[in-house]
Amino acid sequence: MKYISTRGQSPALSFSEILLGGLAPDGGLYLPEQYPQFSDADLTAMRGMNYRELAFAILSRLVDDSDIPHSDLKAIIDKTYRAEVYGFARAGQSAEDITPTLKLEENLYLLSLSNGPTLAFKDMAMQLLGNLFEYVLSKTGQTTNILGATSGDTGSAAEYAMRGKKGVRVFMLSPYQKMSRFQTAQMFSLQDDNIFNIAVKGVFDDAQDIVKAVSNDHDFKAQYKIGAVNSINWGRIAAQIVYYFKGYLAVTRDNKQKVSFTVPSGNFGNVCAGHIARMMGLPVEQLIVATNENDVLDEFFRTGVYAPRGAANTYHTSSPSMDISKASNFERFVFDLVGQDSARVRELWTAVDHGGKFDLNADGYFDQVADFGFVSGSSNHADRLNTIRASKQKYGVTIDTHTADGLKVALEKRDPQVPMLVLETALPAKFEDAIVEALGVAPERPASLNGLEDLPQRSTVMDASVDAVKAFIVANT
Ligand SMILES: Cc1ncc(COP(=O)(O)O)c(C=O)c1O
Ligand SMILES: N[C@@H](CCOP(=O)(O)O)C(=O)O
Repeated sequence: MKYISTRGQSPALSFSEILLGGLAPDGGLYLPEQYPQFSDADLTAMRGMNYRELAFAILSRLVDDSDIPHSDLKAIIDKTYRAEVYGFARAGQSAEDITPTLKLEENLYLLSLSNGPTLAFKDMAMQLLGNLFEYVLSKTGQTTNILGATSGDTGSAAEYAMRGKKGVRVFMLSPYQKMSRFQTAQMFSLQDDNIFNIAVKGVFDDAQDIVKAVSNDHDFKAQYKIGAVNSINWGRIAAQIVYYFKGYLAVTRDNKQKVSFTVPSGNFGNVCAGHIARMMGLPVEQLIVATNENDVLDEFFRTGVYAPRGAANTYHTSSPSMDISKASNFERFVFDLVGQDSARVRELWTAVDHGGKFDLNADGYFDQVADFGFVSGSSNHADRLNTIRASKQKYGVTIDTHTADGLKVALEKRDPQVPMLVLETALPAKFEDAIVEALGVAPERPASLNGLEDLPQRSTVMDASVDAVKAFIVANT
């Protein structure tokens, strides 16, 4: 399997050749040349599989044996997806399931993706990436300096996956004072020598822009061996495809049944993995994109206009990990929507990269969005508190603020005849203040994380400047 850029001006490369990097040299995002297809017989064979077997069945179709020997790939998957790693399952759920489903009512489920070490869905891909990076680096004797941007969850997941790993340094940019207390403590309390936290005076998109600018400086990228862990990295998306299959198989009995997914969305990485699972043959009815007040994506799916916003119009909300107004992975979906016409993608993103917008109505592409199953909705602070209360009262389940955005939109948009899986993208312990506001009591947290916020913290505060970040990397390598 080779990977091509959405912008069509980079050479096709193998999985391991793109594994450490982020953007393609032409500024685009990598996608497989063709999506592998999973037939009815394949789905039937998957029905008895555990998470590790399922992950191997899918990822071995995305990684050639000649690139990473499948025996090695299998060993890396087996080492990653263990109950001990994803052990924060709710009472009554089995950690062995890795991503257990929780039935709320008839045809309505939570797909629990946040039972890993940092209590968010990012651990699903990041733990695998940590092990894959270590494997590839030790084979080639290389080192890497990972540069990432986080609104709260990617950062901690990456740092927990990479801390202490030989040959890896992590430079993680986060928006200064905009993460929850728990998220901040999770990252800034790490004292490992290979972890550098940089708090950027700005919003998440400023941090993400810096990561992309550094990635587009090819000389700097090569000299300082800059790697990526954000969802611009194909490895992240590949690993996230697996749990859509797992969720589907958990709530259906035969392959004629379809299911829908609701995905709390910001950078469009998670729902993009769902889109690709559907393109690979997973029987998906709706893919519902749920946003918070930062509703650029909802606006697109309602109107056909994609208009990323600047920092002044990006709100700080109580689902802060979704405070994103420029959705990196949206380019991957638009590439498919425009019939994989990379020249068209280049035109569209020339506008976006210069602070502009685009409208897909005129050339008829917006009419085709529904064929891909996409639907959207948004939620605000009052909605999310009400949904957290309703979930507790009706189902006895405390959900986090991002999952609440998802559940709110799922209830509005779903077809009650079709099983709906709402992706649980974080555990409530990460957003204690909002949960206390909604329920009057603090959410449960794993005993091992008691007192997290009291640990000593370290980070470097910096202006949102590409040069300042580059200088920091140079000084610390
Ligand atoms: C808890 C949580 N929910 C939802 C999202 C949105 O996911 P995505 O950026 O893949 O759309 C994020 C951040 O990415 C997150 O951390
Ligand atoms: N919500 C994310 C933002 C980065 O998203 P990514 O999926 O592109 O890494 C976060 O929590 O950091």
